[in-house]
Amino acid sequence: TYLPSHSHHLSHQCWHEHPFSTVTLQCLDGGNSENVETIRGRLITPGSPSRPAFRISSDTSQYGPWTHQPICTDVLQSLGSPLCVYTSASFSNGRGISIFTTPKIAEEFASLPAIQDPTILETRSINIDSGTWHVQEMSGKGMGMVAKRNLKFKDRITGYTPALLAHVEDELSTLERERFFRLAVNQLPDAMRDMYLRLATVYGDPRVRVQDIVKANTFQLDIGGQNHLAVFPETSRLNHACAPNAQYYLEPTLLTHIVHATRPIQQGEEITIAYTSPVDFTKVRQQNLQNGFHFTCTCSRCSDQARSDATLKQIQDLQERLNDWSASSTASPKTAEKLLQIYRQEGLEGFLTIPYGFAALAYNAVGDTKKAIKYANLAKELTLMKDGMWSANLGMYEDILKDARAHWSYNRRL
Ligand SMILES: C[S@@+](CC[C@H](N)C(=O)[O-])C[C@H]1O[C@@H](n2cnc3c(N)ncnc32)[C@H](O)[C@@H]1O
Repeated sequence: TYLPSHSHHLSHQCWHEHPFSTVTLQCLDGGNSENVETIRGRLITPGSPSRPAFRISSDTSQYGPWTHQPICTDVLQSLGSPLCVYTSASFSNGRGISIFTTPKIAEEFASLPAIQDPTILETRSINIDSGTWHVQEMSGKGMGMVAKRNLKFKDRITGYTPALLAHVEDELSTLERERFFRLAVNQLPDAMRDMYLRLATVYGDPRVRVQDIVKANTFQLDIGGQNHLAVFPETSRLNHACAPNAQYYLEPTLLTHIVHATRPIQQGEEITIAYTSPVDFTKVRQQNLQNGFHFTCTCSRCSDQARSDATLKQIQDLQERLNDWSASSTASPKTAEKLLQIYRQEGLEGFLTIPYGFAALAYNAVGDTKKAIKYANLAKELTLMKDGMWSANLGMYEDILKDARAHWSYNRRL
């Protein structure tokens, strides 16, 4: 069976809430990590025996690629390991990066091409302004990203590394986590730290500001087989739409978030991505956006729920038919063409990977290898913009492209 891949969704995760009323937290807004913090009634000063000191060493040679001494939590039971803050202030020409993860995964990070070879990001034009967008206030949505010039399908809009990466866990209290996240952000170079701290929040509570920013802006990245929350400050200005004109993917070895235009975008038009799967029913999309980001979607697909859901039902039915490989299957290339047409009508050009895949199979199944190859190419091209080169579905498109007649689907529906 041909299953759509759902990797790299924006996270809807919430951190565990703890009551704040009994707690005082002296915020570190000035960015001075030597400040005294009161956490859960326990006074922690630099040099406190219960925790390592918040100290920035002048000798950077002993921390490998990290420019600061790693500061760690106690061993977390669920991980069997502490989590530590690793910062490289010199990463990507002084852009900087902070990672809150286990020492073992930190070693994996340290061995990634993005960290090992400072030229690799430059060669790929990562962390370089493409000159195609700017940020401006959008009515009812806060800030948003707007096209500075006309963009074509496939144009790359952004390619950026994160300011902050954090291993997912639910063992630390919100305030303990905040303490480490804050250290991570405060250790970033000034420009990066300031850009991070200007990002949107969900709750607006200054005591958990750094996590609040994570909540409003996080993507998930799998490193070392573990989920990491990642905040990409530039890309964070992309608002959500259920019929977005751009698509993103995450490239783990380069620690990069890459956005492409999935249809022509006019100068002055807002650039949007989908925070939740646009082929979910309206109620599910609204719930995900509420839970994850605390806003109500008012785009045309959300406003006209009856129409949007009826179309989604049609999409489901067509996909079910196309997935039926039994002798009594009614699926044909026409079924696949209908599916493509509906996706385009709905403004789901950035999600055509699955319909293209179905079209490749449906044409191959009636022996039309030319069309099968055309659609396998389209599916491959879009998958690279949507899921990156690690997508499990690429193999199937490659197989059809290599030898359509040798593929299991060839002449299956004759
Ligand atoms: C990743 S940020 C996007 C940029 C943000 N608007 C800003 O000012 O930085 C996510 C937040 O933007 C807002 N947002 C994004 N898409 C929206 C939409 N379609 N309608 C209303 N608010 C939206 C929500 O407040 C959400 O929590």
